[in-house]
Formats: sequence, C-alpha cells, structure tokens
Amino acid sequence: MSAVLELVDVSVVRGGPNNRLIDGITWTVNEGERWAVLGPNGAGKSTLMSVCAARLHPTTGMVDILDEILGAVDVFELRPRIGLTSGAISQQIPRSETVRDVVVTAAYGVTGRWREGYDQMDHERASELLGQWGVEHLADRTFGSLSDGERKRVLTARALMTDPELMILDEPGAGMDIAGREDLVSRLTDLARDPQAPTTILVTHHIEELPEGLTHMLLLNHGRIVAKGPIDEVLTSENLSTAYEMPLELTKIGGRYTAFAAHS
Ligand SMILES: Nc1ncnc2c1ncn2[C@@H]1O[C@H](COP(=O)(O)OP(=O)(O)OP(=O)(O)O)[C@@H](O)[C@H]1O
Repeated sequence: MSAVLELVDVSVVRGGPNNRLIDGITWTVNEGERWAVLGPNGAGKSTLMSVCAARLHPTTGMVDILDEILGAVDVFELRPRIGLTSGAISQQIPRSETVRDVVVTAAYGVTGRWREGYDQMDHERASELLGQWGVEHLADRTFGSLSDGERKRVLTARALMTDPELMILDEPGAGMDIAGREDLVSRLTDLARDPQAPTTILVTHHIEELPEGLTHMLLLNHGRIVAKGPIDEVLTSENLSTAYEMPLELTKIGGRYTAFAAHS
C-alpha cells in the first residue's frame, strides 16, 4: 500500500517559541484510505490540514505529499493534485464570481476568473460535479448570494474538479441545518464508499457528521495526537473523553455516531 501523505515529527510554531499549534505529528495516510480528523476547538486541525494541503510550511519536521517533499517542490504544481475545501478557501473566492466559474477555475488552481482559457470538457466536468453535489440549479448565481450550506457543496464540487489524488474536507458541515447536514453526510457516504474517489481526509468536531465508510481516525488535542488508526479502534468513549477533556459516552446508531457527557 503506498503512502499518499507522510508526516514525521511535524510541528508548527507561531506567536512565540513555545506556542506549538501542532506538536510532533507523525502520521501516514495510505492510498484509498478515508480518514476523519477530530478534536476540540483550537486542537490544531486546520493548521494540520494547511500543512497537508501544501498551504503552510511546518516549522520543523518532514512532510511528504504525493511523493513530493514540502520545501523541495514547487507547491503551485503540487496544489492542483490536492482537493481542499475550507473556510479560508471560501473567503478567498470573490463574492461576484458565478458558481460555475468557482468550480471551473479549480482546473487552474486559482480563485477569481481572469484570462484562463477553459475548454468544453472543463465546463462539462464542472456541470457534472455541480449535479453530483445537488447545486447544478445554482450554476449561474453568484457565490456571494449562496447560503453557507450551498457554498460548502459548491466548494466540494470545486475540490473534485481536478480529479485530485488527495481530498481534504475541512469542516464541510459547518453552518448547516439538520437537513443540510444529513444531505451532506449522505453525499459524503457515497464519496467514502466509492472506490474511484480519491484518498480522503475529513475534518470535523461534530461526530454526528461522520459518514459511513470512513476507515481511519486521527484524534487531536492541543496540537498533539491522542490516538490514530482504524476508526473502530480509535473512536471510543475513552479516547473521546481524553481528546475533549471531559467524560463522554459514545453511542453508535447504525453506522453513525453521537456522544454525550457521561453520567457518573
Ligand atoms: N498565527 C497564529 N499565532 C498564534 N496562534 C495561532 C495562530 N494561528 C492559529 N493559532 C492558534 O493555534 C491553535 C490551533 O488553531 P487551528 O485553527 O489549527 O485549530 P482547529 O482545531 O482547526 O480549531 P477549530 O475547531 O476551532 O476550527 C488555536 O489555539 C489558534 O488560536
């Protein structure tokens, strides 16, 4: 099994020498795996994903993404091979951009349409992805006019536009109502179960958002790994309680999860 992502003792330090946003992360993601990254607010999830998506260089440690070492590769060539959705990407997109262009511009790894030439195949692929994520009817609307949930789906379609080898979804369910979340979870389940879909990392702090079909989980707290490995071994009441620093009881209903404070 070949590694898509390999981090060895990776740390990111900001705002003072002792402020480690992520701290000594050693983690391997192999081809075809579907990972969830879970942890409380401020655990370092987004920082870790910025490193994994070649958007942020670590202070120390080695990062190998798709057989390229960060620091020794042109990140502008590497980035189109990684599909990324995140709040930061959403903010970079001009509000006046049409939804169709938001998706099609991913083919060139840019946000904001300028003078790139897109061929018919790019447009057909963009329409197909908008359809797959249930937002084809919004293709001619501006990105700024969409609801949070609609934006998330458009960004997921954008992330898949380049047929990425690695897909990183950073809190795709943030800001969604229950119906929107359940619709998203069902689409993410289809994605996780699709053997043709890229290796995927899904970041969340809501375990209700975990789709079926995930294979592995990384649990973070204060920038450090609490547990990592096959999801059935890692997602336990004990590990969740450690990560969230309170006694929690995990319940599995069908293939889905929820957790509540444990009663002593
Ligand atoms: N430039 C910076 N300087 C100092 N601290 C920072 C900087 N950027 C982020 N942090 C801190 O690093 C920690 C990790 O942030 P990060 O956004 O990675 O966490 P997260 O797990 O994604 O959180 P959330 O679930 O709330 O989105 C937070 O405590 C944040 O305040």
